[in-house]
Amino acid sequence: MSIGARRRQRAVVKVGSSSLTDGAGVLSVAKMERLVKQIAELQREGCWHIVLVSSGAIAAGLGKLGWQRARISMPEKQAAAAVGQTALMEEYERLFAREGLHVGQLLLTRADVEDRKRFVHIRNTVQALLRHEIVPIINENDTVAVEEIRFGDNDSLAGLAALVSEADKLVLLTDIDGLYTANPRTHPEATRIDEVVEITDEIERLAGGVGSAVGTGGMRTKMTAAKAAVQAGVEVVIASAQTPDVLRRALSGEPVGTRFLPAAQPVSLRKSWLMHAPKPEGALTIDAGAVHALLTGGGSLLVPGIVSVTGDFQEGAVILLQSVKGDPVGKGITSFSARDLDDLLARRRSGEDLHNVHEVVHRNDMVLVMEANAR
Ligand SMILES: Nc1ncnc2c1ncn2[C@@H]1O[C@H](COP(=O)(O)OP(=O)(O)O)[C@@H](O)[C@H]1O
Ligand SMILES: N[C@@H](CCC(=O)OP(=O)(O)O)C(=O)O
Repeated sequence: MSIGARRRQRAVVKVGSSSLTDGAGVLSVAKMERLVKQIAELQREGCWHIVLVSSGAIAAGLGKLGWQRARISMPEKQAAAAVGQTALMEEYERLFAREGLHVGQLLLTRADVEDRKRFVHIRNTVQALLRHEIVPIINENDTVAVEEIRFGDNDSLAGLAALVSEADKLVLLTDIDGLYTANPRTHPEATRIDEVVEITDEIERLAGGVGSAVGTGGMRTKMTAAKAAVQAGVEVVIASAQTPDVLRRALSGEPVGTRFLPAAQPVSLRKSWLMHAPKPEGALTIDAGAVHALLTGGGSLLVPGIVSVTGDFQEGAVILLQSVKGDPVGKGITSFSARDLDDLLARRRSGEDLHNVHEVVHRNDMVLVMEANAR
């Protein structure tokens, strides 16, 4: 993503629990220190600003309290995160201070990123932190994130953090040096894929689940993150946190892991947000003529193209656009509530000409599946 000559390049670096803990699942200060030194060095050299997405709160809490992950409930995990997050940040603060850098903590839930206003506020805060050479450290706000609003894994959060931060690159550091043809833990013959030009269904099928007791999501959630980022024009690298000088090498294009090329025709930040952040509050089923007009004509969605309305949403809500067969066509922000749309559809059925009614979803407030997949 480039906005003229506005700034230093920006990278979001995500480090997973598996890369911050030792064999017993306890927070490893030595691993944190290695990461902090790399970030500080890059930041000092003046080419990169780094936004860190760090897991590790639950692991740190479990270690401190002597609790075992397998034996505790979700509220206890959240309690462990409450204890561990302060320990994690205290350690980061100490390590970055030694490098002469301040850190700032952002604890986010899915709901924060789904809400357009909050998304913009978070973006402004990240920009202000970076302007002042402060390293933003993002984690999920585990203590308030109940299942419905949970990311759960930090990969999906990192994908959205790349959008929030207007990043040029996203580096996902984990306990393995990239995406393999199968999970090497169960398929030792698997080989690493060095470059992915397009995240096809076939590529997604290669990605399996977690590799350790502390990780969440495995490669699958890394694919979700990578998809959101590359569509917005952000290059993604999956690499091992153990590889020496991994950050510099990943950012300078060395083959240290799997590189996912950014889309040649990226969608705008706003459209990427629309595609990946908010869950739709309802759906509009649109007829074949409207599908064709949206896909080929680049127009807005008008009342005559709507067949039916699903859900109870307000004006300004994010809704799914689907064909009569139920295939997703795109997502958009509606100018009418579900109730108003039902009224309009009733008026149309009674023969009223509604071609002059305001667009239901304006072209600028819409992202089509086809657009998001374009290379
Ligand atoms: N196709 C694959 N290629 C590489 N690793 C895979 C693949 N499928 C599943 N994995 C697993 O994903 C794990 C990394 O994800 P995860 O355990 O969630 O770590 P993190 O805490 O860093 O997010 C690896 O240890 C590996 O076992
Ligand atoms: N927010 C959680 C991270 C969840 C998690 O395990 O994510 P990850 O290690 O990236 O698979 C924590 O700080 O413990």
